[in-house]
Amino acid sequence: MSAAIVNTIKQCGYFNQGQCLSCRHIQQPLAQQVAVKTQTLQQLLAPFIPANSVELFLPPITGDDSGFRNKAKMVVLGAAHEPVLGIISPSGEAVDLCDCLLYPADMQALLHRLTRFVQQAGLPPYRVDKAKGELKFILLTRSQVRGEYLLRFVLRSHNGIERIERELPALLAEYPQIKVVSVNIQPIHMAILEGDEEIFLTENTRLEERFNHVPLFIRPKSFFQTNPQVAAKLYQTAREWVAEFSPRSLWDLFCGVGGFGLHCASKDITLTGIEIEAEAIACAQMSAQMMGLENVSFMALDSTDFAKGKSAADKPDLIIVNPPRRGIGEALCQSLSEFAPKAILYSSCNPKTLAKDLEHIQGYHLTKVQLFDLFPHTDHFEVLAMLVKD
Ligand SMILES: C[S@@+](CC[C@H](N)C(=O)[O-])C[C@H]1O[C@@H](n2cnc3c(N)ncnc32)[C@H](O)[C@@H]1O
Ligand code: SF4
Repeated sequence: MSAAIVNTIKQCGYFNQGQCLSCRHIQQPLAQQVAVKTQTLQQLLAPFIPANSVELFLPPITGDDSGFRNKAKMVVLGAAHEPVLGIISPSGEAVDLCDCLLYPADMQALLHRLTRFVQQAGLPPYRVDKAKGELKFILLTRSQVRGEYLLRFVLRSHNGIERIERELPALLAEYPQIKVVSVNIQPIHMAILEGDEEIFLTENTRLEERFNHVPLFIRPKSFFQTNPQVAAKLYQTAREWVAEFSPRSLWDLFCGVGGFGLHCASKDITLTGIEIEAEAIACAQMSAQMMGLENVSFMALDSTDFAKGKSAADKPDLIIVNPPRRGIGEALCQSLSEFAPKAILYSSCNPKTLAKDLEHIQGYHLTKVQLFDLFPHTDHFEVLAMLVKD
């Protein structure tokens, strides 16, 4: 890696030198990036917006342009005596990204310490070209509430575990804020990030986070928002929009660890959360327990299957959906249209699939749309859209 890298957020040296191109728009001011995103969103949703109703688009919500990211996915490169945590550049060189300014300063410092950890442990980085070595990735997640960490080592086999265990006490003594450490075994010679087997090296298995006083938990394999500052505003907005309908019953589909549902829940609301990943459901259940919520049921199921198994008599007052990039799909759109709740709150990370789904949700109209800039410097963003029964 070149020594003289100018690393300010508007001048990311890695980007300028073509070493990391992840932030395509980093050279544009954030306000300009958001203006372009807003235009894209308005164009995609134009078919669903009645004439003269642009006021339906509320002002976009933005956050910091650096230090906002809580998760680092580092490829481990180089050699055991000289490891590099980062990425392979487009030209094929190993690039150390410990100083990437998307991470808070304390996280950057810990990434440097982890580079030394790998060296001291003598863990050979996995070489994709030779199918040799042990350590594939280091995954680090930070909680904003207390600046604590979940640290994961992705290994090819069990061989490296002993070396990690040998060095771990010194690391944990120096960094008591590392609360959860695990090893994931990914034996397949492919660029997939993680395997099925997770071995915890600490007693703690989940990291506590807190958004707007709502306790949430981060587990190795459960989805968690990567921009806590803007995600907290997203959940808070959802809470306010939902409250306007005073629902007595609520479904949170694709609920993950429960962020939306738990923000909107109260002792008087019956909440049902549905999510495919069992570990995320266990986290949501723990949060509900901590909040003293009793009328809550979180289940590990496919959202479309869950909805298909329900009759119109079971319909809740309001349904929240927050699907992956592919959207909710035609079958679920049809079920939602048939249930006909008072309102549907759709949080989407892909406005193209949102627009497609809106074509298939019958009997509803948009009343509010807001853009949340969860992914600065990229083309991506989150949209919160409120649909009300005609
Ligand atoms: C964009 S994330 C949203 C998670 C959560 N709502 C939040 O705020 O963090 C989408 C979630 O949908 C889950 N998921 C994917 N396919 C699913 C399916 N068919 N049924 C239910 N959940 C699914 C994923 O595991 C992931 O947790
Ligand atoms: S991810 Fe980090 S290093 Fe890469 S372009 Fe963005 S700011 Fe620069």
